[in-house]
Amino acid sequence: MRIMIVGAGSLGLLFAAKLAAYCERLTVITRTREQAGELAGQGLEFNDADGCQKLKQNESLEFGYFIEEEQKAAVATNSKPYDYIFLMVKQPAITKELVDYLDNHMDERTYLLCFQNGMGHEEKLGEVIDSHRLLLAVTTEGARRDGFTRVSHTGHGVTYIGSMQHSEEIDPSAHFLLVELLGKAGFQSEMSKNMDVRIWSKLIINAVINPLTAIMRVTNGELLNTTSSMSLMEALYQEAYAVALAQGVALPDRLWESLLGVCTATSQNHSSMLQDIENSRPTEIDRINGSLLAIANKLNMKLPTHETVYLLVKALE
Ligand SMILES: NC(=O)C1=CN([C@@H]2O[C@H](COP(=O)(O)OP(=O)(O)OC[C@H]3O[C@@H](n4cnc5c(N)ncnc54)[C@H](OP(=O)(O)O)[C@@H]3O)[C@@H](O)[C@H]2O)C=CC1
Ligand SMILES: CC(C)(CO)C(=O)C(=O)O
Repeated sequence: MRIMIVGAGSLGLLFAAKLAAYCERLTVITRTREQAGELAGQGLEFNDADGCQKLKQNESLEFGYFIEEEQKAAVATNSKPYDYIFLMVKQPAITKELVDYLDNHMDERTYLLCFQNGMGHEEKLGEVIDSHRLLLAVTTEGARRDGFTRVSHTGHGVTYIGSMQHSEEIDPSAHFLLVELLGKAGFQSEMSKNMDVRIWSKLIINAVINPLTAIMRVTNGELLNTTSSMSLMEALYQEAYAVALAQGVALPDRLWESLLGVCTATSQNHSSMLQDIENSRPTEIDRINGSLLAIANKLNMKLPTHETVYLLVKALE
């Protein structure tokens, strides 16, 4: 299979490191020449519970870049199109220029798989990309990038893949090979016909874990250590759950237990929002807690705890 990964951050490098051995061609696209150069020169270092591994650029693994400001891109030319492009950037990075770049690398058999926390990605992408070629993914895998070329797998999770608006049109068998490939690489993955439920479930999990870890500067696991942080988690959870119910979303029965399970499975992880704060980058708070607040506002619902954490993260940004 031929895959392009756009975004060489925590998740992008994790998937690149684990998929490389199983792809006919894997291209990783960074945002800077420097990172692509270091990856090509030094290789990609991957750490997990089994130890450390280094992947060198070779005929099936290559590193390129797309510099939006200069409209400059470099990737080895190759006549065969990609089967999948994995979009692994944060939501604010999905600009018109990036979407055009993605579109230019797709033909009629390429699917774009957008990994997301929060909401609103498919609207931005759908303006250019044909909705039948657009797949969404949510994952509870945990990853942390250290420097340009090193990534650690900080927690195992599940990855769900499907489409938002056209779920009934998605033929899961069409993506059997992708699910099989992800499985071989060590990612538990499933096609889902209920992506709205998956996206809402993940949204709620992120709307609880991410702002609290970013504000308190703790790992996901440390949230479980005190009754005060557990009370905050519960308050955020209850408020978000009420919004989903009011929207008519049939959330899974044991979502609270799943949320606690994510904290345990990724206990050493710095959430993506904490990583953003630590690196002085804009966070995805607008797409996560901000999305919930916007929906609640339309429904005349008040979410005082979400409002507070939203403002605190904005202040930290
Ligand atoms: N980290 C985690 O454990 C998890 C993350 N997620 C979600 O996955 C997505 C990716 O998250 P994560 O990997 O943590 O984010 P990171 O910020 O670590 O990585 C995003 C990467 O995208 C790069 N990028 C930004 N713009 C462009 C562009 N125009 N072209 C190419 N690359 C670009 C950034 O480059 P640069 O570094 O140069 O700024 C960065 O390396 C997010 O939606 C996140 O919410 C979901 C589950 C877990
Ligand atoms: C699953 C979790 C909470 C892992 O840290 C995540 O999605 C994130 O960090 O954004």
